Amino acid sequence: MFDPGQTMEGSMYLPTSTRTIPLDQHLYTSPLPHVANPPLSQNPMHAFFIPDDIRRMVQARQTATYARPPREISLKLPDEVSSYHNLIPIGLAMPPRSQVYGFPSPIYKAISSVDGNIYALRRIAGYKVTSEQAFSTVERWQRLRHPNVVCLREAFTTKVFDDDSLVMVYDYHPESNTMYDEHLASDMTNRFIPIFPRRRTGMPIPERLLWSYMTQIANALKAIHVSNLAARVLDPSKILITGKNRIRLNACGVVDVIGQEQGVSLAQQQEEDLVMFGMLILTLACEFFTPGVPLAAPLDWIARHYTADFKLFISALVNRQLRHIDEVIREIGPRILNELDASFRYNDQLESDLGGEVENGRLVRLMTKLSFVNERKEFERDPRWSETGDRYILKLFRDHVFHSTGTDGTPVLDLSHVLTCLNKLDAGTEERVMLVSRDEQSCLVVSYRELKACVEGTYNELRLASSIISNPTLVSNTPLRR
Ligand SMILES: Nc1ncnc2c1ncn2[C@@H]1O[C@H](COP(=O)(O)OP(=O)(O)OP(=O)(O)O)[C@@H](O)[C@H]1O
Repeated sequence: MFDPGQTMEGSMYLPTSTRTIPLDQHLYTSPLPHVANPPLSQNPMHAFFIPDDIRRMVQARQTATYARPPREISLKLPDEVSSYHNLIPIGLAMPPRSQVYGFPSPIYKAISSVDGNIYALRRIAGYKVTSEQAFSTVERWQRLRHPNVVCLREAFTTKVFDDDSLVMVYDYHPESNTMYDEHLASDMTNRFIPIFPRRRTGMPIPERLLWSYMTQIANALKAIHVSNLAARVLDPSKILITGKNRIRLNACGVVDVIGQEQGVSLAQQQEEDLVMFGMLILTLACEFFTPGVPLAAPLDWIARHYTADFKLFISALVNRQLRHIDEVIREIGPRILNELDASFRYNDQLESDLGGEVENGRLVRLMTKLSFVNERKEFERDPRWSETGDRYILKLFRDHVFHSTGTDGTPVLDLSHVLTCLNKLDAGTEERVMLVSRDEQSCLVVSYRELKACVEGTYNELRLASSIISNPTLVSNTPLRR
């Protein structure tokens, strides 16, 4: 217990002994209790490898990042736009006029020659910027880094598309979807042909999800307003869903460049943001709402399908009763804690999955060391180096782990056998293993501790030689990092 009478020196922590007990690493560490025993209401998931859904998500993002159209399709795009090359359209190469900007606004994935990263280039095709003043807010947008805002990197004009184009460069979020496509578009809907109304098929969006969106949008608006900016567009097509229930305001700053309004103060624009916020949620919550129609009927519909709190909040927004983002955040209040809970839980889960991958990473390092040694053609002018001494033992061990066969000669592909052997090797246990040569003429019984010493010794031999060749003055005695 903390004793206020004690001085700093008296309470300073000093280790009583420098001796540490080595980890028994031939076993996978079991998940920590707060993750391993969640209440039944939460989905318990821990597995040997990273969970399938996370792996699928990561792989889909990687695939989207490197995806290219087939070679035979000619994109007719410039080779280079400013410092960006390898442009690939996301969606239509030349979409119709955007309902938000009034100009076609294709998006391209492109690689930056400056840092080699991939960015999303939003082109406002056919728009001529007439004054430098139009870019006055760009710097402030560039400085805004927020988890619920797609970051603007730069903006410039160009004629390389054979027209006047404005290009705004944003962080690229692979496999993202717009809120419109996720919730409002249906197979029957074609938003570019106005005779089809915007309709969502299926069930109303659950209130819990809408509160989550509202919390994230309010969070983004707070950061935007504090930076002396205004979102100015809160359209479902300009909100990206970049992960599970994770949203980001997209295309920020475009309207500041192309839609400069005279005589509208920043405070008025920020107030307008709050009304647009209410309209956006109304659009998501009420199937038949379209901006411009009287609000009584949609609000009445919401009162029948959602809680009273929810209806009151939306109606306060659209009726301008909440005039400052801080008032909005105060109104959302406890719902923010729900969001925080969910976020912490997800974080715990990811950390637990990461723990499993750390274990797997340990084995990859071990297999890498083994592979450096096994079957090496020649070392120190000895063509039989990898076939003799400690290396021969490691060769037999490799065969024991990876090349064992059943009694009828069929290959044994048993992952748990591989993982068990490698983990025991990594831990250097006293357990003994019998290694038999392929021709069955020699047989060795060695402990994993001895095998581990063989791996470390031979690997260090190679490492030392490689560091001397690359830097003859360096003779490293640094111990192997695990
Ligand atoms: N920063 C980004 N990273 C990755 N993909 C993006 C990014 N911004 C937009 N996209 C993708 O580009 C596509 C088109 O986005 P856009 O904002 O033009 O929507 P839209 O529905 O075509 O709207 P509009 O009618 O204004 O053209 C969407 O599928 C969206 O997911």
